[in-house]
Amino acid sequence: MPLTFTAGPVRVRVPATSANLGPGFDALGLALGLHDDVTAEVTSGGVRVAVHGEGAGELPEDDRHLVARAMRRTFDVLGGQPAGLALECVNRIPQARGLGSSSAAIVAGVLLARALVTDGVERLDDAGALRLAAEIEGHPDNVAPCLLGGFTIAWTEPSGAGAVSLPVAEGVRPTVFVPAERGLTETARAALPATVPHADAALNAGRAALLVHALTAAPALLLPATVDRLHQDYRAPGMPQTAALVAALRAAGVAAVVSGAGPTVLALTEPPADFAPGTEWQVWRLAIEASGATVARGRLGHAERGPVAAGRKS
Ligand SMILES: Nc1ncnc2c1ncn2[C@@H]1O[C@H](COP(=O)(O)OP(=O)(O)OP(=O)(O)O)[C@@H](O)[C@H]1O
Ligand SMILES: N[C@@H](CCO)C(=O)O
Repeated sequence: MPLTFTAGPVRVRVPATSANLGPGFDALGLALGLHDDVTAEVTSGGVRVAVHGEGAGELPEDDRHLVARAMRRTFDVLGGQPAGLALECVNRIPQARGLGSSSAAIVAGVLLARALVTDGVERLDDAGALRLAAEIEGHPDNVAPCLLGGFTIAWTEPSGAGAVSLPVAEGVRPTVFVPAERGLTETARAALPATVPHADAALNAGRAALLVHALTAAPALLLPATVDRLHQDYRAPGMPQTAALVAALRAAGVAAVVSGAGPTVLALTEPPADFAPGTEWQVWRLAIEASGATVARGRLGHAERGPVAAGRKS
């Protein structure tokens, strides 16, 4: 069946995410109350992208833009390309900081393309959208919470990625410490060794299992549950200030980890009121985004464009 495209714009709201959460490398993730909004419309030719907020003036404004590339890939899977596309991005998620900005852009692209095709959901169901987004990103741990919301466990089979979302216990209180400098996931992955000691793998398996219990039912166990030996120490020389802040928070009893591939730090429990991280960090208390990405028809309203709509608490 040839594709037909819906008339008028569609929009998607995608959350920031924090992957790994300490021991859950490439598997565990959490959706956070800080969002990008992207609107897309089919046009008669070309690709135009308007970027507001994070990445404005830096990101490409044509078919090299990550959302546009994810859309083109998704249209191929759906069975055909529209003549042209116009995109408008209202970005609030800091980019290349370990808060899942690339996954948010990819998930936005997959969901927008699907929403622009009249019978898109019949051609690509939610499980297929997760598999496609994870394939484009290369690993599923940010894509899963971005799509599903909450705390997610993701895995990869030969047939592609799968994920489940679990409700988070009261008492889990995310705070992110965002530095000015950036760090690309690609660079942080290159710092990892090809093999790790068996004892370290065993430790991580136990702590990752404990973390599932701690996040869903027993926040008092978050400090021991967030110990990691698979990635954070190997990456520390490339982000010494991040490693120092994680160590200082943990010494103060706070369940702190490197967020994703860094350099942002995520605390899952509240730092003491007198904890002073230093002026180089932007400190935001964020809600947990329970619902994941949402799609709607029409353009973004004026009131939904501001930073307040992002859900940032402080
Ligand atoms: N909203 C966006 N629109 C277009 N491109 C983006 C967007 N967000 C990120 N990117 C692209 O992805 C790159 C960052 O991806 P990267 O995976 O390194 O970091 P991250 O996703 O922010 O962090 P992490 O994967 O550790 O959580 C940016 O440099 C940019 O090229
Ligand atoms: N699991 C990934 C998350 C960042 O994309 C990593 O740490 O490399």
